[in-house]
Amino acid sequence: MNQQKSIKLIECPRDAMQGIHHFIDTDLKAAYINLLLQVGFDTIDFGSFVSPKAIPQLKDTAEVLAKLDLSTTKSKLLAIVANLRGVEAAVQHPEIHQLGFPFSISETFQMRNTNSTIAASLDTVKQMLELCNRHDKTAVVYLSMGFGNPYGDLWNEEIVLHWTDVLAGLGVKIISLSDTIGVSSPERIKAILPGMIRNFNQVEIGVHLHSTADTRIEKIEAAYDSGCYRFDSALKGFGGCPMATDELTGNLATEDLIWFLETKGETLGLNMEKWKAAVQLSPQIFLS
Ligand SMILES: CC(C)(COP(=O)([O-])OP(=O)([O-])OC[C@H]1O[C@@H](n2cnc3c(N)ncnc32)[C@H](O)[C@@H]1OP(=O)([O-])[O-])[C@@H](O)C(=O)NCCC(=O)NCCSC(=O)C[C@@](C)(O)CC(=O)[O-]
Repeated sequence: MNQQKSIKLIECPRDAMQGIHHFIDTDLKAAYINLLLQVGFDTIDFGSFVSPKAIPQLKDTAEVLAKLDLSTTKSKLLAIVANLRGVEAAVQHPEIHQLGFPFSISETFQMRNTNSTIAASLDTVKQMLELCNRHDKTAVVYLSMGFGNPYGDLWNEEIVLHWTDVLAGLGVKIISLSDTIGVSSPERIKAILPGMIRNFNQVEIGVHLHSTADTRIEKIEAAYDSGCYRFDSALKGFGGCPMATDELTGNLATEDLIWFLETKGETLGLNMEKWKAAVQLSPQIFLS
């Protein structure tokens, strides 16, 4: 165990489900998330308030929310938003603790994902921060395409640090460095993350890594060794962003993360019976 702070696991059924073509029944979504809420994750990234034309799968996020049993969970709820309208919708729900905004450092991806420029998105982040403050919510900003992009937009470490600095300056308290399409490597993670964590110690810096299965563990290890304690993942590594490329690259698999962190002596305090129940239910959602 080498972390000074306790590990935060963010389970992402939203990311896992958003690219699935067949519509998952609202009750089934809620049943799955209700099991995840009993496992003991720090946060459940459960849905999004975005255009149903862009992400049809999650058009029922408000209905799913109404079916969640929050009476005994210790997990916080996080919802993704991509424009001011989404922010205004999400802040109306007292059950939601955190709003997450995908802020891409690739201009092309920001346009594809949110139909707005990086400059306009920065204004949205400012408005989100204001509304979050007013409604007692926390804003999470994802640095999407944080390890490079497939469109030929300029990427380098200075760009990552520049935007981290800008967002920290605005008062963003949680930034998740995101590998939207799985182009990071342990070397690149180790080159960027320690400096970010060291230089922005007033910000909680997490990772939201997409990856093929063969390189997940080495990326988890690189992030952990860099001092990261906030990890996004999804059961069995399901998921990916359909706005980025035609082919989805899955999330880090939560079971890999649990295995790795336990070998490092981290105490996760998870209810593995509830986790197994979620694993058992998952084929009905992801494989039917
Ligand atoms: C942002 C927009 C809406 C802009 O899209 P736009 O086309 O500019 O929006 P618009 O204002 O012109 O509206 C278009 C239509 O969407 C509706 N609309 C508009 N806004 C909303 C809203 N909030 N809620 C519900 N409906 C909405 C609006 O009513 C209209 O419907 P119509 O009149 O044509 O029937 C669009 O681009 C969008 O929804 N994008 C989806 C973004 C998204 O969810 N991406 C996936 C999640 S982010 C992610 O996966 C990355 C992450 C977080 O995991 C980290 C990483 O890996 O990088």
